[in-house]
Amino acid sequence: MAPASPYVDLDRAAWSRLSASTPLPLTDADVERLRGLGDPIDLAEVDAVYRPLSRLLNLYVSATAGLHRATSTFLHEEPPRTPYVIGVAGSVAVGKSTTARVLREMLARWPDTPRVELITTDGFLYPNAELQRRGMMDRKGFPESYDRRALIRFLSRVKAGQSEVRAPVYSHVTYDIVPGEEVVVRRPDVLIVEGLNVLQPARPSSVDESTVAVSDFFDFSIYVDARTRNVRQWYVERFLQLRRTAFNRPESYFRRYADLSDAEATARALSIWESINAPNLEQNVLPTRGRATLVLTKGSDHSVQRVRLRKL
Ligand SMILES: Nc1ncnc2c1ncn2[C@@H]1O[C@H](COP(=O)(O)OP(=O)(O)OP(=O)(O)O)[C@@H](O)[C@H]1O
Ligand SMILES: CC(C)(CO)[C@@H](O)C(=O)NCCC(=O)O
Repeated sequence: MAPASPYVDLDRAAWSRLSASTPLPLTDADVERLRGLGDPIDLAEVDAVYRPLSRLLNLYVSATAGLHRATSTFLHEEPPRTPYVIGVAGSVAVGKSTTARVLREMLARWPDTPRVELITTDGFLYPNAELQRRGMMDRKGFPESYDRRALIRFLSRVKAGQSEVRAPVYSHVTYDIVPGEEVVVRRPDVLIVEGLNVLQPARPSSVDESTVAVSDFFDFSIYVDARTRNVRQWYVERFLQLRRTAFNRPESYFRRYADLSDAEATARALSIWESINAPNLEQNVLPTRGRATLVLTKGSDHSVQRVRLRKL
């Protein structure tokens, strides 16, 4: 007999049927506000894909709280007030930030988790000056371009239930850490951590404290997946759109690309994709997919076509 698979693999229709009695708390206007540039997500997609996911996560949050209560009863201690932490991983331009924002909004509508915070690991990228010093300006997004120690410290404080934990902030417009700016996480019910490399295992031979991995702090993790050629196309299309908007801002790092023709901009985007984001996807991001609790697989139109849940 074949060994039982640890995964259940569902197509869109089967997945979507699992949420029959769960209310859909968002409106068209909410979805429009949460949608990332180039992501066509609409209320029907939220209904079919995110409503079941929100229900599943709500069940998991309750079950985890029950487990914590059991441990506390056994130890004769007060149950800890620790956030439920969800990681969202996947390629640059796959739509992780939209997924994370929609989930944040949906989870916050459940009575037991009104306070949901979202952070992205972009804030833990080394500032450009430091990346330049290390000769890593063309490695942005690779595991070594992040201050992993600071990210682990941040997550361990959040998990320890500290009342205020601070993280640095990254700007996609200046393409750098924003000096002096920070986000403050104040003991939420749920923390969503979005980033390319959040499912990376710990480095085996590291001499610092990080034999701990970021994902050790996750109660649940989601990998947003799509064919590489589709993601490349989304990256290029977004680049072309940004050329007309964000790149025109005087403080934009990409200001010099604002006046490129379509053909020049496409060539530039493809070259950044092929030299940085594609190798990072192949070498570092894709290999972590199997570690996720849930994989959302998108088709060429961005809609989720398959869902794989780890059940064992
Ligand atoms: N060069 C840029 N200038 C201004 N805004 C940008 C730039 N690159 C990305 N953005 C904006 O920042 C948001 C997040 O970008 P980021 O690169 O973190 O997303 P991503 O990693 O591509 O993942 P995803 O598309 O999966 O959220 C995007 O939705 C986009 O609108
Ligand atoms: C900041 C990251 C690494 C991740 O969000 C990404 O958006 C990025 O800037 N990658 C480097 C190459 C590029 O500019 O697309």
